[in-house]
Amino acid sequence: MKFTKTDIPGCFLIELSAFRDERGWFSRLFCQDTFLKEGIDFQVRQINQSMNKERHTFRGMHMQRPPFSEGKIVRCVSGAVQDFVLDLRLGSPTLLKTSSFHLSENDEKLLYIPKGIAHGFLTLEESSSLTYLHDTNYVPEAEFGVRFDDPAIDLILPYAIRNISEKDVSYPLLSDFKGFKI
Ligand SMILES: Cc1cn([C@H]2C[C@H](O)[C@@H](COP(=O)(O)OP(=O)(O)O[C@H]3O[C@H](C)C(=O)[C@H](O)[C@H]3O)O2)c(=O)[nH]c1=O
Repeated sequence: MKFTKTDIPGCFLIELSAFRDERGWFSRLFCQDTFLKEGIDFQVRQINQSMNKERHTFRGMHMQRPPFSEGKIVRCVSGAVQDFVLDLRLGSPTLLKTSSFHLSENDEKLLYIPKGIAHGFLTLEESSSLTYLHDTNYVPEAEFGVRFDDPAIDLILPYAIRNISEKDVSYPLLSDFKGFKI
């Protein structure tokens, strides 16, 4: 596994090392010790999957408020997505900044998203699925969301959204948001 810093401190792209032969490939998707060696103590509490039928479906931007903030490891297991992270950490030099990554089933990459960072994605192909490892259990009361088009953030979509939940278009705007203490 090769960890590469991103422009959001604490968020890493991780390249997997696949074992290839004439049958195909085999790859380790997660290793607690390897993450620990990179200074990331990630203990899996929940694993989720998101399947999206159509291209240009948007989910996000989601996180859980403290004290239920969650770290996530995201892998695109089918299709392709433009993945987005949004820094909502109090005092972060990149507070309210977004970063974007192309993830696909063929690029053998993981994205590590630390606590205090909201996550979302726009599908680029039909039948695009993401698997998420979470280090915190789901707590409905702690859900927090940011609208993709909130003027307080700099999220730029490569394509217009064709499919989004009512919940994801209804979050209140972030006006005068100072960040969550993580
Ligand atoms: C996350 C979660 C959700 N749920 C329930 C809550 C809703 O009734 C239903 C769908 O949840 P939600 O609308 O939040 O699903 P997405 O819109 O795909 O949100 C997810 O995708 C974005 C991009 C993320 O990064 C979040 O981890 C995750 O919330 O599953 C559960 O029962 N357990 C869970 O762990």
